[in-house]
Amino acid sequence: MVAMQTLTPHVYWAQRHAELYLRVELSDTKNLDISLQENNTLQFRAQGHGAKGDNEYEFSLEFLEPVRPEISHKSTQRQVDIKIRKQEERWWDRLTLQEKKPLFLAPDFDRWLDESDAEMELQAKEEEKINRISVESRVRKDPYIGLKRGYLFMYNLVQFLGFSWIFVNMTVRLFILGQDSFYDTFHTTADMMYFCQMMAVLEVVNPLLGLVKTGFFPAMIQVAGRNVILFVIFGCLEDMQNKPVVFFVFYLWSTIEIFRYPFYMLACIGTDWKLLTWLRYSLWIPLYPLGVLAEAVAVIQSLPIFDETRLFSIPLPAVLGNSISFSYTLQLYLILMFLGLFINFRHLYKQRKRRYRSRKRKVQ
Ligand SMILES: CCCCCCCCCCCCC/C=C/C(=O)SCCNC(=O)CCNC(=O)[C@H](O)C(C)(C)COP(=O)(O)OP(=O)(O)OC[C@H]1O[C@@H](n2cnc3c(N)ncnc32)[C@H](O)[C@@H]1OP(=O)(O)O
Repeated sequence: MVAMQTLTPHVYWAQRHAELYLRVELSDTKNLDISLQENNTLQFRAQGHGAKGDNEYEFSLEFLEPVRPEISHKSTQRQVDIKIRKQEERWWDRLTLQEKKPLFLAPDFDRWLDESDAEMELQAKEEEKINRISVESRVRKDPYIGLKRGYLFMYNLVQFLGFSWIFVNMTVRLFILGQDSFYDTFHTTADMMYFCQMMAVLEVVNPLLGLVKTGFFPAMIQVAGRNVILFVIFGCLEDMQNKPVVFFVFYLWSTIEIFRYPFYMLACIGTDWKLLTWLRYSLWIPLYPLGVLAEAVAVIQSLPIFDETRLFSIPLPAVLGNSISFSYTLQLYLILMFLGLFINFRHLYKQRKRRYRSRKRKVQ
């Protein structure tokens, strides 16, 4: 039997503010003995396969500054990884007390960071920890989160089904009847549109109750704006109900909603489909101005009807004349509509920018 000689393995090192990492190039190690001597020196001894074949290998390193006695290590088929905690968290100029670097020791470039990079890594870890804690505490603080998500999911599902029904109904009729379908859109779809728009009042209530992060004001403009058109202009004037403008208004409303509500449904279960998100945050760019234009046409077409029928006109004392036609209120409303368009267009533009900015940051 040949007696084994004692040799020194290749050792690679790197540090962070709080830790030291050593990688010992020895495979298939046996009889591993790693200890910290009283003079702050690491003693390593093991049998294994290193640069000089199967042998006993050993080395010792006296550290530059005190380290903690607990040493953790992990031996894999290829190497032994050792982790040592520094007594004080600070950056060391070198690893060993002796100034001249031992020949077997070299930097571990796989792990190597200079001081500023290590600080940034530390900062990123801190931020991640703070974020995790704040998310966990938010979740822990709200015992009704499941109930809220369930309610929002159901609300969005019902709206999605309602608007899909309207959209599909109108599309099928358009294919079968062509332009003739423009004239009876109201009679075939109004009930469902009434239902969806009445439900949409919850869209104003939800942000008030803190259930969604939507701004109250944009939601109010949206819901109130549509309800004026649906309930006042179309609902109260029979003469408006068979006009083609109803088709365009309903079609534009339902086109955006068949993408917006499924997007919210997925958000409720923490899922995100790229194409759907893109459609939710892009389709409004052409649809919103077109929708408001169609609504403006409806308002303008209704003015002579209100003048003629005197519906909702405000009675005046005999000396001032008969009454003020509701058409004057609607003319004022026309101005408000374009103001509302501007406010919501800006809001949706910001939401789009925020969504794509935060996604980009997550990818980096
Ligand atoms: C007398 C009355 C006077 C009133 C004056 C009114 C003047 C009116 C003029 C304007 C008329 C408008 C008429 C409308 C016409 C049309 O609709 S035309 C068709 C095209 N339309 C659109 O594209 C608009 C669609 N509508 C919307 O987008 C919204 O209603 C909105 C309020 C305008 C904007 O949505 P908002 O919720 O603020 O943005 P999001 O980014 O989607 O959501 C923010 C976060 O909240 C979460 N969330 C919101 N709702 C829900 C929900 N129901 N369920 C689950 N989650 C929800 C959402 O996921 C976002 O979360 P984060 O991603 O985590 O931020």
